[in-house]
Amino acid sequence: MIEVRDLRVRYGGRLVADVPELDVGAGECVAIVGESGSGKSTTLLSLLGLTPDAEISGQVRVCGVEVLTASPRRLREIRGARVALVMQSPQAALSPATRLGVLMRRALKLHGVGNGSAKGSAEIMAEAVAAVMLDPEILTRYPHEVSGGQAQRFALALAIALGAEVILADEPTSALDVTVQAEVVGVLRRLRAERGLALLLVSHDLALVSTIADRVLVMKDGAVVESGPAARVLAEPRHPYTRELLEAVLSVPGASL
Ligand SMILES: Nc1ncnc2c1ncn2[C@@H]1O[C@H](COP(=O)(O)OP(=O)(O)OP(=O)(O)O)[C@@H](O)[C@H]1O
Repeated sequence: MIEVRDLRVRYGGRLVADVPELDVGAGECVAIVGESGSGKSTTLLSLLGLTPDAEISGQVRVCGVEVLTASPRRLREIRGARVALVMQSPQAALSPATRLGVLMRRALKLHGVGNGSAKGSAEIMAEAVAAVMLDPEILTRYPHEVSGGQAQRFALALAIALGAEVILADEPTSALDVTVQAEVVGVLRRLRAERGLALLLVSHDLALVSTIADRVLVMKDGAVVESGPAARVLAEPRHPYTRELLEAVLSVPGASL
């Protein structure tokens, strides 16, 4: 679903992301970890061609589309529908005066999902909301009437309704409290296992990463300093920077991975 080779992203001549290889297949989860400013979000956004001010080179193929050379029309085929971008605080991106159900119906129409029929759309919406374990009543609410966790699950429901094959999630649980984080992670795991979604997760939360990722890329100052199976990287980190990241987590009283 995602194949990246020799991706280099520069802003004003400064190399901010250098990713030799990144692959995410259907049903897989890969996490990018690293401190603030290490190039994680830039890497994620470049997969949808969303780094307009950057100089960018390499090969980025997402759902069969060569992103770096694709026409705007080809990019629109993957943005929003086949590839969903889930950010830290989805509420900010939701139109405040529009009920969630109306918002979802409009998105379906915009992307030509549900054949434009009210019945088709209603069925798709009901199924998507159930897939993320939300009560259908949520569709009658306005964005400010739902909690952060519900808003994040709604964002995932929207992705499901639009037929997403890939989810790019940038710190999807950082704005949530711990119990709600667990719910969102539970939903992500289900979507991946039951629907074969490919999941690329950007996170500084190594505890989250250890519960969901198959593979991990560790970034520092734009470079990938270590990558490999999550279990190996987290249990036997080879790079001193990965060890530092892990030690920072484990030094918090009561923390474990
Ligand atoms: N549009 C832009 N113009 C110029 N520089 C940018 C732009 N976007 C990002 N950068 C720079 O690129 C570097 C990497 O930023 P990026 O947001 O990818 O890091 P990150 O690892 O995701 O950090 P965080 O966890 O804080 O989001 C930073 O130095 C940032 O200042």
